[in-house]
Amino acid sequence: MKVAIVMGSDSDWPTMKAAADVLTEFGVDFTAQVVSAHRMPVEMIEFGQNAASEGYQVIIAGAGGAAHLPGMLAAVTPLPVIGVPVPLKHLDGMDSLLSIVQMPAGVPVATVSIGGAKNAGLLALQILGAGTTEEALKIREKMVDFQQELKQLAQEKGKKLQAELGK
Ligand SMILES: Nc1c(C(=O)O)ncn1[C@@H]1O[C@H](COP(=O)(O)O)[C@@H](O)[C@H]1O
Repeated sequence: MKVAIVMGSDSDWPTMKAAADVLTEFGVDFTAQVVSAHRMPVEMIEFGQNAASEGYQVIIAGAGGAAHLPGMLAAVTPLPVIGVPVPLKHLDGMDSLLSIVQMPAGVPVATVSIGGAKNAGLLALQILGAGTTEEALKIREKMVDFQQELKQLAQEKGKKLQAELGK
């Protein structure tokens, strides 16, 4: 099982790293590379067209500003594409969010929040975990553990607040 993490520039990596981290935590194989629709369009199309036969199952694509990368990849691959709007200095990532989320019917991109690369990684894991293979089952079990830990963290936060309030 393999996830492709692609981004328009290496300057996106500090944001995109959170997707890589959660995939590592779950023990899922991934590659991370720069693929730009604007700056290397031919190579980008090639990457998208070959992704499935290369053995990838999900693509996570992050880009900032006029973020065409996720949508253009979705146009040339049958794989699910998860888009991550990367915030830049101007416009706070709203530009990127709107570029990625407003896809025409027929070409879906599963868009996460601005800078939401961790959720992109988790969504990729949930897609992989929805299968019926042993590998998928393992991911699903780990996801259940992850969600259990999340619940405990939320409960601790509640207790902390009550303690602060003296209740
Ligand atoms: N949005 C895109 C695309 C694309 O969509 O193809 N290629 C690069 N970029 C974005 O340009 C921003 C600035 O890039 P530089 O830091 O290299 O100047 C990055 O956030 C990148 O994702």
